[in-house]
This record gives sequence, structure tokens and C-alpha cells, in this order.
Amino acid sequence: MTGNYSDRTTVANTTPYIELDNQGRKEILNLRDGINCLGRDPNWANIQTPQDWNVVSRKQATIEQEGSGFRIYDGDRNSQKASGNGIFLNQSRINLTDGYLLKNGEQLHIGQDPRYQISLTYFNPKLGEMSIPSVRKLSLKGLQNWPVELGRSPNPHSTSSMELDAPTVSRLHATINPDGKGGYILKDSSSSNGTFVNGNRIDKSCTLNKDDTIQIGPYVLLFTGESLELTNATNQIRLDAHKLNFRVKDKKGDTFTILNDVYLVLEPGQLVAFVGGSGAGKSTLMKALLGIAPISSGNVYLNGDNLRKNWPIYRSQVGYVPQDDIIHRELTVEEVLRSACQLRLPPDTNISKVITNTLDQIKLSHVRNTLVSRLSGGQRKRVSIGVELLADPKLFFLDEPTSGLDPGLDKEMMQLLREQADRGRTIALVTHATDNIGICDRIAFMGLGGSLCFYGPPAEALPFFQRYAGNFESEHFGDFADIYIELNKGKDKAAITERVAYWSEKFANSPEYKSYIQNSLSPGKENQQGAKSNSTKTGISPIAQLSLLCKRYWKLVSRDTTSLILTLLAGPITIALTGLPLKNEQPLSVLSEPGITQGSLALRLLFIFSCVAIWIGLSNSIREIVKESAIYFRERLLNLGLLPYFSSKLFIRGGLALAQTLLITAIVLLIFDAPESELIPWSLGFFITTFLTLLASTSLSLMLSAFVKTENEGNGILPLIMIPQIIFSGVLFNLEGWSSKLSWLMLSRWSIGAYGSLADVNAMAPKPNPILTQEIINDIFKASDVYNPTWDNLGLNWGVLIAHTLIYAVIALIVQRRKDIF
Ligand SMILES: Nc1ncnc2c1ncn2[C@@H]1O[C@H](COP(=O)(O)OP(=O)(O)OP(=O)(O)O)[C@@H](O)[C@H]1O
Repeated sequence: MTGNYSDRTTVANTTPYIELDNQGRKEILNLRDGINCLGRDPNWANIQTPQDWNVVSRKQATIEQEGSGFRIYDGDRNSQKASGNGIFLNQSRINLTDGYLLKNGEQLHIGQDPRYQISLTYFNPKLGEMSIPSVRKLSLKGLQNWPVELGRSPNPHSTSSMELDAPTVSRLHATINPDGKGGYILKDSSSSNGTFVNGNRIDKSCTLNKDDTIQIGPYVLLFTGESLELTNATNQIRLDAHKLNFRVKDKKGDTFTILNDVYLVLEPGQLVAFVGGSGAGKSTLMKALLGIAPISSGNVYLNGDNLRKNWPIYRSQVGYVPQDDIIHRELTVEEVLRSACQLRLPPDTNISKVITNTLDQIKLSHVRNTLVSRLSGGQRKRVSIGVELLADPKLFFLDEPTSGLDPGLDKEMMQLLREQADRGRTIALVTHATDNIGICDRIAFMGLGGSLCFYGPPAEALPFFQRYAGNFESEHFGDFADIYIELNKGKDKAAITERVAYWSEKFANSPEYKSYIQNSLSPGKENQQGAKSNSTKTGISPIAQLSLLCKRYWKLVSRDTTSLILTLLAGPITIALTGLPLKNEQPLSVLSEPGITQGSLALRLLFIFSCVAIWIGLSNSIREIVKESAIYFRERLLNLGLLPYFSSKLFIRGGLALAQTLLITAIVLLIFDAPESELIPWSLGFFITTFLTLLASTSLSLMLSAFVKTENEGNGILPLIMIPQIIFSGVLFNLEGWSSKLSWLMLSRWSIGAYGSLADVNAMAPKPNPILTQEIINDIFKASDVYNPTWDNLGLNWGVLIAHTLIYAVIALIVQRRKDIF
């Protein structure tokens, strides 16, 4: 960071002291030898703060001498009661049990809300030179150089710039200028991830008011009226879960509990494992902590902010690897990472550098150019983790990252996560593999019904469940499987629930609960307004997203060469086969004396054309949305636009439909005599009709793909869609009444109508004569208005095909939209 920050002046005092800074009001309190009690309560505190400093609790902290220094504990250490607002060092709450040994010049905070929090800095002049406090201040008053530049890499020569170095921050993210009336205007410089003021993403610019908090990527700045203070420079995240409950009604109407009054604390830099039997609620808990699972009640706070209300601010700072892979197997490792970078990070990012760093972190540099499909299960999981690490998330959730891995890979994965936590990330994972959970900082044992039965260091879990008799010197902590057995003991569900209730209650009354939850839990900011709805708008423009998604999708389609060739050739081959039995016929030429069967033969051939186009269109795309739902879901949580996503599918599939149409048209012109069309040349009319049929059926299959839950469901539904197209086409049976109305919903009805009017099949009806009466002719082939060779009729058929395409696309968008969580 550069700029004219207000540095602390050295105080002529040889006694160790703490300096409290309450939004500019400062108090210096000398520390005495022995025990210091800091708070507002005059009967308890021997270092007392002003009564109107309400953020400070009556019994805020106990500061005890330790050697030549001081250790600070939250609250009243004597009665083991934590303070209300807590004391934080880089978002880690100082606890009552271990406290924290103060370092000279280091700054802590009382409370979490930057608008009201009070900084507490410890100074010991005897220890010599003081370190510069971590809070950075840029004074705006009297500043000569405007604008103030905020960003990842602002003008290095400017004395009024603030460097906010994080991948999710744009090179020049935002600027501040005076408004000419004594105030200041904050302007977003078309950043990718947005500039937020008091939780709301600003559109273009806004006037700053005193005590506004500005959030840029992981940084929080406080505007004091005259200066800009960086209140969260360490960019770490803590998570506090308050009384999470999730209850649903089962089929009988009985209430079924999935999460039961769960409280949790995840401190910055901790690696936390959620373990427990199948169906105990681990995944639900993880999703609830992430804010993406519905809950009946309770709150999750990230650094004190209500997560659900502030998701737009935090979404780029939270990484999530679900159970299913979130990567495309047809791409190389580098391509996967590159496309994720392009979608998630600002366009001015040095992508190659970010990819190289990430590959180093996940130890996959040697497979940079390998296709994901050729990687082992463990390597694939690492790539999924790499995709999330690109944005350098400070809070990272992983759902069963080690499932399906052998013990060696399981250990490697846990070590990788340990390293990541040691870099300051807060990491939570769901796992069933307990061999290596000893390297976690905390484990949460869940019992049936979503009850928390233990939360604390792994070394304390076995003694808590009275299942351990050894020592914890070695990395192996004993057999956690015994705890699984203990929590599942019972002949039926009621007995197991009773067992779980016993342990859950025991834990709630245990010293472990007090130490690792009760005294560490931080209250969220009350009455906090959520981010407004415009906060969810995407970072990079929809057009840029569309272009990226089209390129990626085309790569995926073209990599699968066999499928691509089959997709392109299936239509022409089928049409060529149809030509075999008709090789001596001229089914489409209108003859002056049509034979008795010519009309019905022509209609059957046109019917084949329609069916081929519909079938190919349907089978083209039925899997395209459902097969990547895990990836879609993850990218949508970040900033994927629904319209660009769906349009990329329609455009690429539409392009393929165009190529298919060209090939089909060529083969039809080659094999069959072209009829003389009075409206438009047969070749052009055939091309347009085939393309519109293919496009409408592609749109229909994309819609179905959005509806179904699995690829198998999609495949199963195809015949149900195709067979009515055949029955209600109007070719095989005379349709009257309701069946005629139903045929309007069929693509085949409009497709065959267009082909029929182009080929003028009505003119192929045999002429009646004394032997061949009209009655007999009607049984063989009956001219119909559906095939009238007029522009009105042709236009209607084409128009309805286009309308079908649009309606299916809109329904698909609505269905996808309904899957959104935020
Ligand atoms: N939205 C929901 N509606 C109804 N039941 C649900 C819902 N979500 C989860 N459940 C049920 O809640 C229970 C807990 O599910 P969850 O997936 O969280 O368990 P888990 O501990 O992760 O299990 P596993 O280890 O087998 O993955 C299961 O019985 C599940 O079927």
C-alpha cells in the first residue's frame, strides 16, 4: 500500500500500555504488573473505559502479565464469562482459555462492525522500536493528487492510491474524487466484482457519507468523513453459526429434523472436518453454512455480516467444491483453469501467472496440458480445488473431497488442505475417511437428526466419548470409527435418536462446548440491511460471458470427434437409406397425371424428413444442461448469467443444426427429384423448413434437459416426446376434434405442413374417374388445407415453428431461474 498514512507517533512513556481508538477518540491505559481488568464496570475494571463506549462490555478483557509481556483473554477470566462483542485479531476471536500473547504495536479490535469497532493496540516501549499498526489510513483532507485510486495495481507514482492486492480486485477498481462541495464521490471503474457501500453494490458512483463502509474484494475500508481507513487488511474470514435449525415434514406429515440447534465457530486459518454417520446432516450443515441450503431458522455470519443477506459481497471470497466434479473432462487442466479465470476474475488479470501459481499449490504443474478425463480421481479432485483457489478464497468448503480415493491419496489431499489452511484460509470439509483427520484443528461430530455431538480438537474427541486410552503424541489419534458406532447404537431409529440426544446434551454442557463454541462465538451485526437486489448483477458483461461460454462449449463439442461426426452424419445417412426403396420412383415431382399412390408416397417421404429432423434435434441436446448441472450450479453462484449460459447452448447447437441442415439438404437434392415449387425454390424452402424444425426440436430438448434431474431421465423421456410427434402429425391418421387441436402442439404438424405446401402435395391427389371415385381417393390420399401451397400457409407453418423455439427457450430459462438460490 502506498500513500500518506497517518503513522503513530512514539509516546514518551516507559510503562507498557494499550491504546484504544474509538473512531478517532483515543484513550491510553497503562498496564500494571499482574492482572488488568478492562471494561466499563467500575466495580470490576481496574483499567476502565468511558461509560458511553458501549461496544466495550462491562467486563471486556483480562490482561495478565506473562514474563516481560502480557496475555489478553476475552471477558472475565475469573468467572470464565466471555464478553458480548469479543476481541479479534485478524477476525480470529481471542478466547478465554488460551488467550493471546500481545505483540508490541499489534492491533486488535473490540467488536466486528467496522463502523463501531474499537481498536486496541498494545505498546511496550521497553521493547524498542514499535511496529507500524496494521490499520492504514489515507487522509483525504488537503490531498493534492486526485483521484484517489483503489485497486490491485493502481498508478504506482500516485501518492493518493491504495493498493488492494487480491485476485478478485480489478487493476483499477474504484476512484474517489471531491464533489466540489466538501464531500467525496466514489466511482466504480467498471470493476468485475463490484464496489459495495454499506453492503450494496453501487451502480456507477455514489456520494460518500461519514461512517460508510466500502467493500472491495476482501478489503473493508471505512470512510470517516476525512479519511479512508483499511479496517480489514489481513483479509481473513471467520464464520459464526447461530442456532441453525432445519425441519421438514415427511410424507405422513410428521416433522423430521435435519439440523438441530447447531452452533459453530470456524476461526480464520482453521481446518475443520464434519464427520458422522450417513444421513447425519453433514452435507446439509455445510450447505447451510454456505448459505445455499434452506434452513428453518438461525443465522450464519461471516466476519459478523449476515451471509445470506450479503452473499453478493462474499460470493467471490467463498470457495466451494461440491461432491460432484465441477470441471469439464473434455478440456485440459490448463483450459479448465483458464476458462474459470476468464469467468471469475477481472479481465485485466495475468491469467497465465494465476494458473501457474494455482498449479503449484495443487501440485499438478506436470499435468498442465493433460485432458482432465485422463487424470486419476485424486488429481481430478485437485483440479476442482484449483478452480476454486484461483480467486484466492479465504473461506473454503469441500464436500467429501476424499471420497473414492485410496488411503495414500486421502492423506495427500488432507495434507494439501492443511497447507491451504496454514496460508490463512478457513477450510471446512465433510468426510467419512477419519484416518487423517488428526491434522484438522477441529472436528464436528454429527449424530442422526443433525445434532452436534462434539466440536473441538480431534485429540479431545475420543476422551470426550470415553473411547481413548492412549497418548496423543503420535499423529494417529485412535479409532474414530468407535465414535461412529457409539452414535449409531440402538436397535431402531428411536433408540439411536435417544443415544444421539444423550451425547448432544452432554456436549452442550461440557467444558469443550464452553471453550470451543460458547466463548468463541461472535455475535453478528444486528439490524444489518442486506445487499440490494442489483448487487447480484454479474461482473463481466453478458456479451463477454456469452463469447467465453460459446468458445468453451464449442471446444467441448468438437473434442468429442466421434459424437460430432455421428451428430452430423446421422441425418444424411437416414435420408440416404430412405432413398433405397424409392430409387425407381419420383415421389416429389408433381405429374400431370399423378398415379393413385403418388400423393400418399410423397407425404410419407416428407413425414420421414420431418421425423428425422425432429429426432436429431431432440437427441442433440437432451443431455446438454443436465449433464453439467454441478458446474452450472457452482458458476451460477459466482457470476454466471442465465441468458448468456442458455444462449451459448442454443447458439452452438443452432450452429450444428445449420450444418446438419446443409448436409441433409444436399443429400435430399442428390437423391430425390426436386418438385417445382411456385412459392420459393424447393432447395431453399426445404433448407429453411428443415432448419426451423431442427432448431425448434433442439430448443425443446434443451428445455427438457433443464427439467430432468439425471441424464438417464432425459434419455427415458425422449420416446415420450417423439411418439406423439408421430401419432399427431396428421400423416398416419385423420385428426379431428381434440386430436386435431393437440396436433398444434406438435412440431411434426407444422414441419410437415411446410414441406407439404412447398412440394404442393395436394396437387398429387389422383383425379377421380368412374372407377376411382372421390370416396375411394379419400381413403388413399385426401388433399388438406394443411398443405395449401400458399405463402400464408407456408408463413404460418414457419412462424409457428419459430414460436415453438422461443416458447421452449423461455420455459427453459424460467426452469433454470427457479433453481437459483439467491
Ligand atoms: N431438503 C430436504 N428435504 C428433505 N430431506 C432432506 C433434505 N435435505 C436433506 N434431507 C435429508 O436429511 C438427511 C441428512 O442429509 P445429508 O445429506 O446432510 O446427510 P449426510 O450426513 O451428509 O449424509 P451422507 O454422509 O450419506 O452424505 C438425509 O436423510 C436426507 O435425505
